[in-house]
Amino acid sequence: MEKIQGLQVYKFGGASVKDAAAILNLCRIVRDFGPQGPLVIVVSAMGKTTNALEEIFQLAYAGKSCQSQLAALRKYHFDTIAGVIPISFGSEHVYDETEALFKELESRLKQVDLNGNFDEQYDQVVSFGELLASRVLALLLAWYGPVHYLDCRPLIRTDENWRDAGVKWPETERNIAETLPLLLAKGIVVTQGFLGGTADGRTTTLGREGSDYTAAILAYCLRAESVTIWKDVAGLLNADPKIFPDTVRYPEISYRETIEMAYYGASVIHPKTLKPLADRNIPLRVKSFLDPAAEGTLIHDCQHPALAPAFIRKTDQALLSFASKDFSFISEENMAVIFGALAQAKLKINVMQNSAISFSVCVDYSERRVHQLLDLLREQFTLHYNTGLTLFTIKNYDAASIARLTAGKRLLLEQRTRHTFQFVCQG
Ligand SMILES: Nc1ncnc2c1ncn2[C@@H]1O[C@H](COP(=O)(O)OP(=O)(O)O)[C@@H](O)[C@H]1O
Ligand SMILES: N[C@@H](CC(=O)OP(=O)(O)O)C(=O)O
Repeated sequence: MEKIQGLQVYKFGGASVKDAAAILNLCRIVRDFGPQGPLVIVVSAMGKTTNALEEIFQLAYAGKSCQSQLAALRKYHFDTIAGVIPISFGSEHVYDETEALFKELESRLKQVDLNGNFDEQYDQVVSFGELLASRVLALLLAWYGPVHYLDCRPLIRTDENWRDAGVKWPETERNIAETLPLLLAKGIVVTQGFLGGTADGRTTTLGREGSDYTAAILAYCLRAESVTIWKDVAGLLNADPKIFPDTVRYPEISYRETIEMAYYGASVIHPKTLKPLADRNIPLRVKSFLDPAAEGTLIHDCQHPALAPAFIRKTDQALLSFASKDFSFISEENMAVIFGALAQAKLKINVMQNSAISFSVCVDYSERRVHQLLDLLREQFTLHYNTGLTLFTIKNYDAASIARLTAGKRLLLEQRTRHTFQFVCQG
């Protein structure tokens, strides 16, 4: 498709729409700091709505009542809207459309089939967070100028890998090229992050915190000039400031460094976000919605001097150790079986290590998935596992940073490459 001159993509996550003040601040950013030219806005669910919807869905799937949790979520949305725009002549439609979405959500929950596919039904329910936020934001932003609400699900075509859907790029690119330029010619386009759709119209989700990825998908397909993700931090820092007290901001950083940080668990950017942008050389800005005039971080194709060591923490890890039952060595054939089972149970390896007769992997813990894995491998292997662990990664480490982070911890697994030091420990 032909490049749309000056097109920018903004992504606002849950924190930027968590309450009325945050939404008003978002509107101010778009009005006062937004581009003069075409703009696509991708928005996530409000605050912690996705967590709330996960809980609601789990209750429904267990055949339990979720009425009180649903009522709380409904109240949270209506209270937030009322904080932005009290119900009055001219604003009823915001309330009516929110009500209609909650009715739809209720009817979805009634259809939950306890014997049906958990992951597929999860997507049909949990997606309502983004549907609600995007609808509300499009209606509120329309007070400032022309806005088009876009349901991205028919455009972002995915496979049926529920909860972690894979994008079908050629179809997606074609759909977006056919639809977006016409809408953008008329005003700002507001759409949902995190969501996609199958060829037969069922909703998929792209993986938790996947709205950043949506911004990258749209930017890639539209050959956008840049993407800005608006966060509650000053930019990409060398550690999560909620965990580490003395962080530094990277003013400029390469795609390669950032993709590695995201992969190891720096949750400020979804790991899938970087590749589409790097493929088309689209710069990514991380900016603070609390200080929109500040510089933030520019992520692009660049060379830079050595960076300050980056510290990344991933909690809720499990360390699984497999040993062959007959004391035979862990061979390539054994590993193929183990990898196959891990893939089938959808357990992603964060670190692995092998010795003569055992093989260990560190994965994000999911009780359901670990039990599925045990069932698959029980006959061939003895499997031990520890849960409640933490995986720490130091990128661009030095002796001082290792000493600082490992002090007082009992390390269960440790691994070092030229630039990266990782260890798993208790707690
Ligand atoms: N290296 C890092 N730099 C900046 N923030 C980080 C980093 N690692 C983790 N974070 C966390 O990411 C948060 C912002 O991302 P996220 O919570 O996904 O925002 P949103 O949901 O609003 O998009 C920050 O509040 C911070 O706690
Ligand atoms: N709402 C989804 C998708 C997302 O990306 O959210 P956020 O941008 O707030 O991290 C989630 O919480 O997983």
